[in-house]
Amino acid sequence: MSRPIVISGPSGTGKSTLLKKLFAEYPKSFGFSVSSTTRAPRAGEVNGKDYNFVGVEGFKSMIKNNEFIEWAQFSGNYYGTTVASVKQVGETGKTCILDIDMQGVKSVKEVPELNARFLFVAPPSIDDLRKRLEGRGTETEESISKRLSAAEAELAYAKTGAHEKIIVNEDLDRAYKELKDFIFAEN
Ligand SMILES: Nc1ncnc2c1ncn2[C@@H]1O[C@H](COP(=O)(O)OP(=O)(O)OP(=O)(O)O)[C@@H](O)[C@H]1O
Repeated sequence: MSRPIVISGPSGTGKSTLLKKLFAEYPKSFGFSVSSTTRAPRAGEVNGKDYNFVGVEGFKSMIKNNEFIEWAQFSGNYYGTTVASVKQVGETGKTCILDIDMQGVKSVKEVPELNARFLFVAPPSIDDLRKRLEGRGTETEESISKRLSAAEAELAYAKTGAHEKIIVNEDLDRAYKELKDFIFAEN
């Protein structure tokens, strides 16, 4: 089973952009884990594919059994990622990619059996990050401020050496090449 790759970095740093390129170039090699949730399935959502849909009691007993890498409650529903769901991606012959924040990185580190590899994507500067978030056109001024202060914490955490590789996403093609070099390196 290939080792899961954890990709983190401030919001707006270009993680989705890089992963989109990777999935487009290698459509069969990578996968995301399926999250578990107590919310009701929406029309067209498939159990085991979009989410693992579970009842509240079931979810609570999974928490007790330590099945989650991390879980949270949003607007009355539980959401989480199980250790099993990450392993399942590996069992299909794909490499699991986890696109998560600093808290998630810390949680994955608490599950040594996953044997994950950690990659951090940094912006060239906080100023560039602000410009990207503004340019993406998806954020209000308030949410940009929130993301920039979270970015400071993410960057400080990266400085502690928590990641095996830090890529500065300045020139996109160059950053993408560095991403592939890391992902496909023998490990
Ligand atoms: N190397 C780059 N140079 C300039 N702009 C970039 C670069 N990489 C990505 N961008 C742009 O920056 C914006 C943010 O990128 P993206 O949405 O991929 O960030 P993200 O890290 O996935 O953010 P989030 O964590 O909020 O999902 C997008 O508009 C994207 O087109």
